[in-house]
Amino acid sequence: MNFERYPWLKDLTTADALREIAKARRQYQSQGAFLFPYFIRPDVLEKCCSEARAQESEAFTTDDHHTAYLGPQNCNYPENSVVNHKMKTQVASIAYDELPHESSLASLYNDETLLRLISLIVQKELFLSDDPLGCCSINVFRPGYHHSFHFDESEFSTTLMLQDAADTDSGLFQYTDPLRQSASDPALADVAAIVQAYDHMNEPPHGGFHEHDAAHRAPTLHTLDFRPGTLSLFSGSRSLHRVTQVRGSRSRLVAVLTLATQPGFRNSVVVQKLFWGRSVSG
Ligand SMILES: O=C(O)CCC(=O)C(=O)O
Ligand SMILES: [Fe+2]
Repeated sequence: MNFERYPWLKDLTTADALREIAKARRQYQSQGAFLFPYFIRPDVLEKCCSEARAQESEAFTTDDHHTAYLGPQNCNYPENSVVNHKMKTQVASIAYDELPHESSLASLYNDETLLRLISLIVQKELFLSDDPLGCCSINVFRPGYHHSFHFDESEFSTTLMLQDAADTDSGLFQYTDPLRQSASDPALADVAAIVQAYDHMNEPPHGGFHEHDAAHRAPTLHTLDFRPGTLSLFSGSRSLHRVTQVRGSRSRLVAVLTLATQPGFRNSVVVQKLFWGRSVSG
């Protein structure tokens, strides 16, 4: 961690630390995201990047179609509903067990301060994931890859940008303000308006979305100022988001640090196979 930039991280009980944490919490609540630029020192960032680059060609690729809700087709909604609209995603992922033995990224993930910091911001007791593949993995967006609009299943995610796309107008992480408070609220009009307005990678249903209402303005789409070394805390279950198609000569590499609200969390066999092409019980 970068104690030069964030000296208060050395002791999270000081008044300084509590003030910074309260500020982060307010922003995370209202905007769905909070960023720590230069969260790790440049030398550690370089080590994490070299580890990722050494493994990126091995990373298993998911090449799939999913809805914004990542669920199966739902026959309670018409075929042209945004609930049933499938969009293409291509992303590869380096599993935790593919990181080197003394991995700098794994050390960051296992650092108690990180766990306590995020717990304090989201105001929940959190635990490291026990998943042997997904606890701390690296998303690899090779040139041409993109991740279409979706809500995450997990309440929030903690990610660290390691290497951005060579074309810095590509591989962008884009998101809306929080659109819903719980997974039972589909925010249909907003989701249909966003997909209609911004998704040019997938064909909309013939005749438009069932929920399309010309009078309903699409919520604003923000672009996260997500640079190498920046740690992001993001409320992926509330904010609709995507990663735009990567262009240029190098892959976009983003570490995903999974923090769970229950001890002993593991991904399902289905999710392990989807993202890493195999299942490991640990
Ligand atoms: O690579 C990223 O920045 C995050 C991608 C994403 O939305 C996800 O993995 O669910
Ligand atoms: Fe996501």
